[in-house]
Amino acid sequence: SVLCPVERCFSFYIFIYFPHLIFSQTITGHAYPEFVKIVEVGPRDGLQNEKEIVPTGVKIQLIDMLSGTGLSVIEVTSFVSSKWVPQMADHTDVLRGIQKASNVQYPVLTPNLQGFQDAVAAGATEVAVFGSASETFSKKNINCSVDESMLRFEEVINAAKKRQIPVRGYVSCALGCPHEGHIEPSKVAEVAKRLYEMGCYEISLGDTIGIGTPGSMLKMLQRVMKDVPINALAVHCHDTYGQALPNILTALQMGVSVVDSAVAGLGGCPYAQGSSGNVSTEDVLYMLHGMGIETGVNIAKVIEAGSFICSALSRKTNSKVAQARSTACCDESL
Ligand SMILES: CC(C)(COP(=O)([O-])OP(=O)([O-])OC[C@H]1O[C@@H](n2cnc3c(N)ncnc32)[C@H](O)[C@@H]1OP(=O)([O-])[O-])[C@@H](O)C(=O)NCCC(=O)NCCSC(=O)C[C@@](C)(O)CC(=O)[O-]
Repeated sequence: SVLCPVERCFSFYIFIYFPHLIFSQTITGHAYPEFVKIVEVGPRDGLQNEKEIVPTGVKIQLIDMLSGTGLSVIEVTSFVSSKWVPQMADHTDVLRGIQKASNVQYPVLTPNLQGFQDAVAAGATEVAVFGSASETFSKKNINCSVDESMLRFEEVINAAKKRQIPVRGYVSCALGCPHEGHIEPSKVAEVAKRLYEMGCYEISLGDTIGIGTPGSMLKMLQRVMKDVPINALAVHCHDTYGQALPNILTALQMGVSVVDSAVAGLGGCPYAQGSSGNVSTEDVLYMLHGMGIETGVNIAKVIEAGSFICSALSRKTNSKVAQARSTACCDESL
């Protein structure tokens, strides 16, 4: 674009005296998506690691409260082995017990055909398969190698196609593995591409242990984007190192417009020792809305749902926004 003399003079002044501002202008000059879809994973990822079994009624009430917030996707449970994850043993009762809103999708995790068949019998209309970019994590999480997992997922995806059930795909350890440490972005890209080509409509890249930084997120996404279209990618950040929001911001700058998060920052993976909860939905919403990005979600209602589950678990929320809002000094209109 052509600059007028005043703008030219101003740019020259900025360039000479404040070169860092030129840089930050470049960073903030990224085109952010106008709308971001939030995938709420609290009832599944958030609760799967709870030591005490959460009563089914509490899970149902949480999901029903979340259904009234404007969220369009709520991952509700997992059809996995109850020997492996006892907390998800009530999957059928949860899926059958919730009040399904017509404008909300309620995906469930299905690691294999058995899980898929059980999920369909319980009324699932969307499922997710979950793979890993780390061989060791794959074995510890789903008891098979990455290649074996792809064969299982192919069976699930083919069965889902016959019933026109959409399948989401996860790639765990996208920014690091609790057992193998650094994971090459090319390995993440390979697994993401295989899932996408098999028919997953969206691939969620999981920072399972919350170890990533904006630098590693950038490198990983740059590589994955060569193999999977950006509009089919989501990010799933845990907040162990307090990097989740900057990592999400980086992903938004790269064009990602789907973000997974958990109400009250609940969670942690049972097969990733020491990893903390997901980034909290409240904090993600606060950041997005503050940037003028639409989500369609009412933050106050999400805070209410967070406060409900935290009191049911006798726990303090992990959401900084919910913590701030609970003090009298914070203006709710902000
Ligand atoms: C995948 C399996 C089932 C393989 O477990 P396996 O033991 O290898 O399975 P198997 O095929 O050898 O069968 C052994 C027994 O399990 C049963 N079985 C077999 N499949 C099922 C099923 N679907 N549901 C219920 N039961 C099942 C099967 O019927 C049999 O029962 P038995 O004859 O001994 O009585 C097991 O490893 C498992 O359940 N793993 C759970 C993993 C899990 O839920 N992890 C947490 C979610 S992933 C995550 O949190 C990461 C994510 C997604 O959030 C993203 C991120 O942050 O990175």
